[in-house]
Amino acid sequence: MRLHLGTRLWIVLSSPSVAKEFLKDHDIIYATRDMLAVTQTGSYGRQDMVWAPYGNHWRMMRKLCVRELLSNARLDALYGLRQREVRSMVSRLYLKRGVAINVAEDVMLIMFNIVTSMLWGGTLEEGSRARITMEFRQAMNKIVNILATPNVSDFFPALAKLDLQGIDRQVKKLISWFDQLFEYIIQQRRKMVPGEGEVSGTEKESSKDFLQVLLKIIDEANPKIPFNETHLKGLYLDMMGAGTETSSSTVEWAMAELMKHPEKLKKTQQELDQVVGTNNIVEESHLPKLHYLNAVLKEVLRLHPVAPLLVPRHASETCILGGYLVPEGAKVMVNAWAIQRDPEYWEEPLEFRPERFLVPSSEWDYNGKDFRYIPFGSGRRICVGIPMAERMIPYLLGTLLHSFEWELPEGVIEVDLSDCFGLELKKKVALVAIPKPRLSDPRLYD
Ligand code: HEM
Repeated sequence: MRLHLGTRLWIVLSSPSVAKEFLKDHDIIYATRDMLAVTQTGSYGRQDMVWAPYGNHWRMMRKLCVRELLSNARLDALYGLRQREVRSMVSRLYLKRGVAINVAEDVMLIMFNIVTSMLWGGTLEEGSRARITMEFRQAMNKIVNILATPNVSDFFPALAKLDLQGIDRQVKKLISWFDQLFEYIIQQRRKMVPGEGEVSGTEKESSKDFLQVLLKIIDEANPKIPFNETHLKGLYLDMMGAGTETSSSTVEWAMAELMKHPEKLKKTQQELDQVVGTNNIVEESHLPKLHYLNAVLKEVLRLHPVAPLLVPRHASETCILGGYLVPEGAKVMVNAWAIQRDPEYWEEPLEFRPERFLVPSSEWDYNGKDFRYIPFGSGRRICVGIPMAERMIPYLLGTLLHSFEWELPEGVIEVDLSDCFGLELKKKVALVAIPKPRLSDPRLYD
């Protein structure tokens, strides 16, 4: 599909074969993201990773993430932080038992706590941590709302300097707030003595939170890794922006689909009871054995990919895609949402059927090699957070379903699954549900 919006040409690709040409065969031509007017300001002038143009800086950031922050060893070592946050969520929900809660809000809060605890670990004292997390979340919400607002500057780039809607001014104000917060956190971390605030209280290399790892890299000043504090701040904005809303929205969709399909919910809980037991709590070590739960998440990401058009890319040169000429400068998107619902490739595509993913595990994964299923994108700019998402999301969802039964509030007959389609795929109506403890020993909720 080709659209002329303002002075720009937008192209939407909706078939696996053209997606393959775009994301694999001509990957380098499209490896730079298409900028929105606000993302220049909101990314420290593209010194982050998500918005960095394809090139040496992006490669350095990506390598740092893959090797230092999101490696299996680092993520395993930081399990204690995730576990602490998930346990405290269970205790909070236990106190709210029998009361209707907005699932997305609670899940978003816990995702925030999980991600910030990995970003800066025990750098902040308990009191200021809660306050800062709340303020951080409000500021991120404002950014998300701004990103969702159509901006004249994106359709008529020549008008961008005028900032007719004042959007750029609002983003500048928010970024200056984030900047001060990051400065404060960095200062606090630098004041701490070695070992203080670490997960295990030891100085073991792999148990360092991301801030310790990155400050060490800055201080070592290795000319081959020209990483500085501005890059660190950009990366932190990326991780908060790309890692929290995506993950919490997926958990909310999963809860909604399962409540809409009680027989699938029962199956998920039966598996949890078998693998985890009813006198125990979910741990990340259980995840590889929870095949049905993992299939549920794959099916949720098929039907409700949080980035339905992935993240738009920029055509760095003129190229042929699917037999059509795509001129240099076009904005190109892949409609993953449509591909993942296409009856040509999926049997009964609109049905919620996790069973379709219970085929031998090698056939379906999140690595974007099969272009019929690309919820995390594909190619060199595929989501770098997959290892983190694969740990956090099933751990959180599994815990919510194993520790609690969920009921709809009185008067609500069924779960509403309608969505708002945009660069982000959100639930139109927030899921409100009542948690009821399902484990017999109340000490499991402490
Ligand atoms: C359900 C969870 C998630 C989904 C569905 C998701 C989806 C995506 C998608 C579609 C892209 C664009 C890929 C492309 O252009 O081909 C992306 C990029 C990215 N994601 Fe995720 N993501 C998730 C979780 C996370 C998490 C937990 C993190 C945090 C570490 C993260 C960090 C990033 C970053 C930094 C990029 C940019 C990578 C680059 O430009 O090289 N994401 N994600």
